[in-house]
Amino acid sequence: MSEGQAMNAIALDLGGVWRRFPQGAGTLDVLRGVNLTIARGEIVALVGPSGAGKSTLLHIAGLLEPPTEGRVMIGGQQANGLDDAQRTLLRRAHLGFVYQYHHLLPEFSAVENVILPQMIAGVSRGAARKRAVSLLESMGLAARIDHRPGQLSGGEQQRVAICRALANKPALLLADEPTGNLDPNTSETVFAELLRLVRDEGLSALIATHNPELARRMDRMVTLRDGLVCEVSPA
Ligand SMILES: Nc1ncnc2c1ncn2[C@@H]1O[C@H](COP(=O)(O)OP(=O)(O)OP(=O)(O)O)[C@@H](O)[C@H]1O
Repeated sequence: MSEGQAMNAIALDLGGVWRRFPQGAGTLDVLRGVNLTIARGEIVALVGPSGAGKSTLLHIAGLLEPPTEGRVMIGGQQANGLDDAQRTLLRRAHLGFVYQYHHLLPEFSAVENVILPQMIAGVSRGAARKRAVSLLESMGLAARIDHRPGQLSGGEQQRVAICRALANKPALLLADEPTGNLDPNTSETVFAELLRLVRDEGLSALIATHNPELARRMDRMVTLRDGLVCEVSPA
């Protein structure tokens, strides 16, 4: 295996990541030297008490904000020091996001919401539609592809958001409480479908959750406490 291929076997590499916010007259160190590596194909749960820094870590891994200090590598590529345009390209090429709230475009249908990011990435409309329909069908939404988000249930909306996040086959899916907005039964079902799809597609994921049952279904559980990864246990 060449060095390039070996590096690409790593979806995410965070080294000595600090995140410091101003607080009153002083500062708040939310992350204090986090080290975390996620291999391609690995699904990792990010857990920890409220305020531990899970969302902050996901923002840094997602190149949405820079660390105060430390290394961020995505798919073997260095993210530190890139300008906005380069960061956007790296994000589009390698990352997918699912949030607690779906953030779908309300005036577009389900299938159009999944087609759009592919067309932005340069995929032809025909190929993008084919993949979008296939993803939506695999999430049980065959009869809903032409519905707008407002005509879908909360669970269906979140399924569409998951299909959209995976449309460009990101090396790494970042998800912040992806089913936290749903009732417990729907959350359970949608979460199982999310994991199945990520595994079927051979992708990696870092998923923040407060639900220990859901966390245990992943390959590895990373606990954040006091700004550090304090536990990496087999799930
Ligand atoms: N932009 C900011 N400015 C100042 N403080 C911030 C900022 N963003 C986050 N924080 C602080 O960082 C800490 C960690 O927040 P974060 O949202 O990352 O925690 P979390 O583990 O995701 O919490 P939860 O489980 O409740 O979502 C909190 O104390 C929060 O107030």
